[in-house]
Amino acid sequence: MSDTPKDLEGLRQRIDQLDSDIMRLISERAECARSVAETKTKDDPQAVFYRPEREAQVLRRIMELNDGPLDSEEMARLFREIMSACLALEQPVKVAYLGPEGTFTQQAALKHFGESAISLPMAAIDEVFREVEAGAVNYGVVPVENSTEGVINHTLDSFMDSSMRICGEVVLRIHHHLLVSDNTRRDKVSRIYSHPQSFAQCRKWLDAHYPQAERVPVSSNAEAARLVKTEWHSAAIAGDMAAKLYGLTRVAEKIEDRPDNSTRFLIIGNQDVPMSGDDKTSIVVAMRNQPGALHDLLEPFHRHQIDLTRLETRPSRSGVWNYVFFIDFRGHRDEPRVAAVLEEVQVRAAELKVLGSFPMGVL
Ligand SMILES: C=C(O[C@@H]1C=C(C(=O)O)C=C[C@H]1O)C(=O)O
Repeated sequence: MSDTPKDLEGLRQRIDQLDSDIMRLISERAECARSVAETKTKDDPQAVFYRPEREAQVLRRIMELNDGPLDSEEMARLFREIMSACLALEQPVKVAYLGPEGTFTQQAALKHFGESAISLPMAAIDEVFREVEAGAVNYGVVPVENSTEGVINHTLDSFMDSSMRICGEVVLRIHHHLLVSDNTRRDKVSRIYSHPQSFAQCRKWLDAHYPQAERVPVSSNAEAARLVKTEWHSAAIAGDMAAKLYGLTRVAEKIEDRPDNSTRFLIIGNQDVPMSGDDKTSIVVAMRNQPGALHDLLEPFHRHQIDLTRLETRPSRSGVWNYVFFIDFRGHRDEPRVAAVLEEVQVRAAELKVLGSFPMGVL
């Protein structure tokens, strides 16, 4: 038998030894990060400790180096937490997110900054913008698009009135569950609470399984979960964080219509992020209302072979039937090729605002 207690004991001793080694190395790493912070403050008392481009490079390198048995994403998640803890030793990052507590946006914030970040819930997207603008927090996290339901207009519109820049992005797989409380009569569910986006993402499943139940839209999934606690005939559609926060049970898991259902979130701040080696740029452009305007706008991207990743149109705030275009493309504004395109677009556009160049989401 290979699993004799003696073998087991040997293995456990080996694990204890390895844990001591890992701990010593993590402490050494933390000391190093602390020295980096000291060096930064020496040069500039206002220095920002958190460096999105450096963190992206650290995580990408770990994923490249890793050859199992843990998969690379899992390994990167562990390093995400190590970095988060190292940074918190000097100054924990303060992050405002679209709340309340338990929303997918909070999950996205923690995925991006790690569990040592201080995350503060805000009641609305523009409040997240205002909080960052006022300097009350270092960064904000807001949803921008969902793979099933499309763009979150409120976020795009907030950029029109704000000087905030995009410092990063994070993509989260969104799994919805049908949740009930201990008091719920599961066979008598006549009302389901959720956020309109979540209803839309689970429409077919609901039509098939709860065609008669009243669907009541509320301001967030977490709010839906909270309401269920007090009603015996109600259920909620929400994610794991909300379920855990309110102690609800999953009656049906992963009920989203599309298995690849994901949401992209933006990290907003007031920092220009240097190149990380794999970056994206977001701009917003107003064109004069004339024939061929969109073609004129896109032509330089095509000529310089720049890969567009997204194009959204929103009504402009000035004048009826005027539009602005939100464009995302691969590359950083400091790359000569990208700088050349931006210069050309500037000439052709009535208005151009670069919302930011930032590292492609790693995790
Ligand atoms: C240590 C640094 O500062 C912070 C901590 C990092 C880390 O722990 O690896 C990485 C980037 C910064 O957010 C640095 O700039 O290298």
